[in-house]
Amino acid sequence: MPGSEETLRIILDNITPLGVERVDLQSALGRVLARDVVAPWDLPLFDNSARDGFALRSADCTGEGTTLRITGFIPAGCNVSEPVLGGCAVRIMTGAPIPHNCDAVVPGEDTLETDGQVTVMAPVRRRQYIRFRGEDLTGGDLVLTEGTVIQAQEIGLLASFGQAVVPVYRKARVAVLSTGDELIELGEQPSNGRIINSNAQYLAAALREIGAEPILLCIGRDNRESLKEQLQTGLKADALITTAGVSAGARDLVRDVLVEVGVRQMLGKIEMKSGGPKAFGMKDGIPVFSLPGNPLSTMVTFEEFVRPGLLRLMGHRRTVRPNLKARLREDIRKEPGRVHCQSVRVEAENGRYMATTVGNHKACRLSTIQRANAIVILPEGPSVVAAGEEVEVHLLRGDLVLLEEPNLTAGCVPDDRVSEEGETFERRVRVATR
Ligand SMILES: Nc1nc2c(c(=O)[nH]1)N[C@H]1C(S)=C(S)[C@@H](COP(=O)(O)OP(=O)(O)OC[C@H]3O[C@@H](n4cnc5c(N)ncnc54)[C@H](O)[C@@H]3O)O[C@H]1N2
Ligand code: MOO
Repeated sequence: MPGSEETLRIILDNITPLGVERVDLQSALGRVLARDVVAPWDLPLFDNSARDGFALRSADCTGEGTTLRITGFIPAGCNVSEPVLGGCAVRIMTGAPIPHNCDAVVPGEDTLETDGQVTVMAPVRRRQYIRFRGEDLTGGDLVLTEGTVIQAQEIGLLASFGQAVVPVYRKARVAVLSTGDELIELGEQPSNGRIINSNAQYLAAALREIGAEPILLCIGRDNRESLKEQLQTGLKADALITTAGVSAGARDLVRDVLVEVGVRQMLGKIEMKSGGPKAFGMKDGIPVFSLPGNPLSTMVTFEEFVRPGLLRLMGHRRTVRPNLKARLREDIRKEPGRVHCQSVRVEAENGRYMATTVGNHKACRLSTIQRANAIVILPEGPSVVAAGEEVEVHLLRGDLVLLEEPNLTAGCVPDDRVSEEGETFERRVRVATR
């Protein structure tokens, strides 16, 4: 029976990136660069001024207090060809090209100006306040390597080289199949026995968060015909996620129908609570993840197993969430012999990370994970992991840094939800979760 790490390895080993497409620069945000980018020209492309001031020849400034005649003005965007004569200077703006025979710029604040003349009040060094051609990057330099995730900084860099179209790995179109006779769609009225298909909405949002394109299929009902029809539709996408219908119930048919439609299963049962993929298979290069139906288990399983797999499908190299060691603030009870994944709140305290439980972790409870910023991995063996023990946590959200900011407690307001059973986490934590 594979452990959770081995399960993730099997998933990642079976998935290879989708093909490459060329998109306009802004659409490349968040995508993975599919080719190396080489500088087509020098950056900067010409010597230019780093200050608003005067361009001159340093040899003309024999001592402090040298006075030069102002013979011109070079604003940014202007093209200069005239040399500057001996004993002269030209007014120049930041970013403007330097006349070819000047070798220094003096900032305006280091000069005195009277009657068309400028007196230099500070010592002048050769090359001062000039940004030289190619000092940032030289034409032919490797600018970005294949596999880089394109963020705003990369967009700026690519734009400065005129790259209006960028080769990136394809976005994954991911079909989501929720199964169960009890499910109704968002917008319908829940009644006794019928519940809203919230998993599909969660998955659609979680897929968008990682830059994938969700395709929500019709709800699969608990009979072979309905499941077969929806699975076949789902297999036209780049990846398929199913939820529910995979445990021991008389109507848990998903596993059987997956085999019927030709999905080759790559995993056995995984002993993990909550969640863990109930099945993972491949058909013609399309990964198929079968998730448990309980909403919290769906979320934990997506985070721990599906998200890394889909990131790899879209060309990402770093697919796993940041992984930290934290100390438990209180004892956590668990079932011996199974790895447990639970949502927790991690805070930095005196240079250490502390993990606090955020409520009951029953797999059907959605309120718990919403307060968490991490998933704790509790080891297989013991029935209790004691307060103070070091555990592995996987960060879910980027707000850990916010928790370290001073005066975090200043904006605290009481919150009645905190009095729920078993909750010991501190009030101030909630400020950052809003
Ligand atoms: N005899 C056994 N029963 C169960 C076992 C077991 O080992 N033996 N495992 C339990 C655990 S743990 C889980 S998790 C579930 C997994 O079952 P399924 O994945 O087949 O899911 P269902 O039973 O159909 O549903 C579970 C639960 O989740 C609700 N659900 C389902 N789909 C959605 C959805 N799209 N949106 C919101 N909520 C959903 C469903 O109504 C059920 O309450 O099995 C346990 N039982
Ligand atoms: O394994 Mo279930 O997936 O605990 O919630």
